[in-house]
Order: sequence, then structure tokens, then C-alpha cells
Amino acid sequence: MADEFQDVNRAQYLWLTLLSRTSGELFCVGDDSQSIYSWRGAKVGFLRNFPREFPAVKTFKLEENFRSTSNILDASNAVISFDPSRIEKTLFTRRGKGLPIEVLGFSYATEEAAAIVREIGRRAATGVACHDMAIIYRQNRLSRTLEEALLHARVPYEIIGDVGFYRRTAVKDALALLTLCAWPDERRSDEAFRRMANRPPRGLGARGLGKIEIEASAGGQSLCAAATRTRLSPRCAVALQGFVQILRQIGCREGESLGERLTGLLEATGYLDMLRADDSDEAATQRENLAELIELAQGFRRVEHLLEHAALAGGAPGEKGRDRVQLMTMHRSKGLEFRHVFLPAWEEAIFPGAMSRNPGEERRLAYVALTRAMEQATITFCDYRQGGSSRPSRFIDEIPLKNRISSWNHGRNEPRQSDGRWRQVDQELNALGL
Ligand SMILES: Nc1ncnc2c1ncn2[C@@H]1O[C@H](COP(=O)(O)OP(=O)(O)OP(=O)(O)O)[C@@H](O)[C@H]1O
Repeated sequence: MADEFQDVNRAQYLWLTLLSRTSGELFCVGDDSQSIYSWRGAKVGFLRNFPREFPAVKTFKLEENFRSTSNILDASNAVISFDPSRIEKTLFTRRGKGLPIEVLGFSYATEEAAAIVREIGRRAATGVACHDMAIIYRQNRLSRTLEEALLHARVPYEIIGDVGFYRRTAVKDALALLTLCAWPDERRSDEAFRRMANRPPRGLGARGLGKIEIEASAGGQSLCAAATRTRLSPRCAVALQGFVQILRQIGCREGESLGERLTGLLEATGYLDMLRADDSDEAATQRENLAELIELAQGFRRVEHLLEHAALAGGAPGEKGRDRVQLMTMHRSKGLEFRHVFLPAWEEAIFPGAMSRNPGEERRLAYVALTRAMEQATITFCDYRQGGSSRPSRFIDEIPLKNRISSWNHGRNEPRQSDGRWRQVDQELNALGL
């Protein structure tokens, strides 16, 4: 028996057919509309071609949905109906129409994030538990603005399957490079040096680093300053000299913005090339996060201000075990369900992604994301994001007008009581001018 059959890869498929050869029996459960892992080898064709491969197959369509209201299901059905290769099926529910999907536009991502967080606070005040609300986004980098809004408003949250933006490896590496570049001769950059001296590899091992540490202590210098005076293997010495030179040169470029300086550092030190040479999904995500940090850095004049911001915004998102809003990428949301789902950044070039190698899979992601919602789904988009103007995702247009509204569903189906603890959300966001 195989579950999630839409996401099997060739090896798994061969194993399954071999295992079932003796008995001639194979029971598979899957939904081809939810195949979202082609980038790691899944082939939806194995499910779609199953009746041809196994002509004696018996197919049972599970079309009754026990999770979502019919507004959500109709919207999901409409979006996936544009995939001509899907196995025909129409979901239905006995849960009633429910509330229409909210589709809301904003000017900027900060406004969008503040509006979502304000709404989360409002719903929490009417008795919805935080863990019943999820924010589900297409790109991992999109969590940053949302995290910051949640943190400012003191709404507890957790990121499923990931750490917060400022705790991600590439972001910590980039901030370490900026620290080194700003203070190469000060001991406050030592930790950054330990982190980045051999990243990408420059032939510096534990022994070499130990020698630099001794040299630095003896001369009362920073590790960065001591690195060029320490006797190391010729290859490592040359590589480290080059690294330190880049840091010093870029550190002197007064006319450049912080974003430009960071881009220069990531390019010249070979950090971006290291990520580009890695074709894994993880490396692509790290590059996206760096792009987000570069964009953020443009808004700061001094390195110390950016580092301060990162230290504050990188704080713990709330105590473990507390009732927390759930944040995750669309891929991570597979198999989960929430009473309320917020879907930000439904914009062309982000969703569907401009670089997407598989447009059909983007559509299936839209289907997965929408069908996570039990009671309410909220889609948002912005006019400006990631350094340019943007326009609403084509998937929004595909949702029938009868299943959506372009405002909040305020006032419909809501209990009257209000929990005053959540007034702080509005106050904190107002104080920030959001
Ligand atoms: N026969 C049933 N009666 C009532 N509720 C059901 C029944 N079957 C499933 N459910 C409920 O419907 C929801 C979805 O079920 P489940 O997660 O098993 O579906 P699924 O097909 O794996 O969904 P997906 O693949 O979209 O994540 C769950 O809340 C589950 O408790």
C-alpha cells in the first residue's frame, strides 16, 4: 500500500511494482492535483498513467471533502480546472457555503503584513486560537516581513520546518561579512572571521585557524588583521590575503549603499558563486534569502543599524508550547489544515514564480495552499515588492467572483465576545505607523 502516490519518484515506483509482482496487488492513495515535488524527482505521470500500466485497476474517487466549506472548494476546483492533464474530479462538501474568500490588495509588503497581523489579532480577540491560523507563502524569504510584523505586535508565532529569517545560514553569513568589512581590525569581528574565513573553502582548517588565534592574542590584534601575518600553507595564505583585501577594499567604498556593499561582498568573496554552483533547492532558497537581505539593507545607512535591527527582529518568536500562529511555505503546508489560512504575495513572478521550471506545479501549489483552509482563506497581493512593481497573480482571476470578495468578511458569522488582551496588536502596529 502506498500513500501520497502522486509524489513517487522512479526508484520508488520500481520498488513498488517489484514488491507487488508476486501478489499482483498494489493499493495506492494519491491526488495528482497535489503533486508538488517534481524538483526532487517526483513524477506525477506514475499516478496519471496507472490505469494504463495496470489495466485491471479499480479506481475509487474520494470526492467528498470533510475539511473545507464550499466557497473554498469551489475556488480550489476552479484554479485546478485549468490544468488539462489532471485526473477529472470535483470535490464537494456538506459543510455549507461558508464565507467567501477574501482577496485584498496593498501597496507595500509592510502594509500587507501589518494588515494580516492586525486581522489575526482581531480574530484571536473573538476566540480563534492562534494555532488555528496559518500564514502560508510561496517563497521562504517572504517570512521576513511577516515575522517582523508579528514580533512588533507581540503575536506569538512559529515557523514550521524552518528557523526565523535572521537565523538562516546565508543571512547569518552575510551579516558576518558585513561585520568583518566594517570592523576588520576590531576584536568584535572575530566571531565573524571564525564563521567566514573558510566559507567558501580557502584551505583553512582547525590548525590554521589555531595559528591565527595565537598570532592575534600575541599581537593584541583582531583575527582578520592577524590572518595576513600568520605563517600558513601558501595556498591558504594567498586565499586569505585575497579575502582580507576584499573586505578592506569594500569597507572603504564610502559612496555605496549598504545593499550595494553587501552585493559586492557576496560576489567578490565567492559566496554567491558557491551557492550558484549548488543546484539544490536549499541553495536556491539561500539565494532568495540573500536577495531579501540585500533589499532590506538598502534601507539602512550604517552597518550597525542593520545589525541592531537583525538582533531585535531575530529574537525568539515566542515561548515553546504557547499557542502560536503557524508560518510555513506552501510546500511545508502539504497534509496540514487550519481553520484560517492567510496567503500573502499572490503576485505574478512570485506566484507563479518567474523562474518556475514547472508552471503546472505552481498551479497545483495554489490548489494545495487553498485546500489547507477549513473555514476562511485570505489572499493578499501588493503593488510593489522585491524592488519593483508587481501585479496580482493569474490564479486570483481564476477564482469565480461568486466565491470571493475584495474586502474582509468582518461582521459575518462572528461571536460577539472580545478578548481585550489582543488590543495590544493594534496599538503596537499603530505606534509603528502601520
Ligand atoms: N469520513 C470522515 N468523516 C468526517 N471527517 C473526515 C472523514 N474523513 C476525513 N475527515 C476529516 O477531513 C479532514 C481531511 O482528512 P485527511 O487529512 O485524511 O485528508 P487528505 O486526503 O489526506 O487531505 P490532503 O491530502 O488534502 O491533506 C480531516 O480533518 C479529517 O479529520
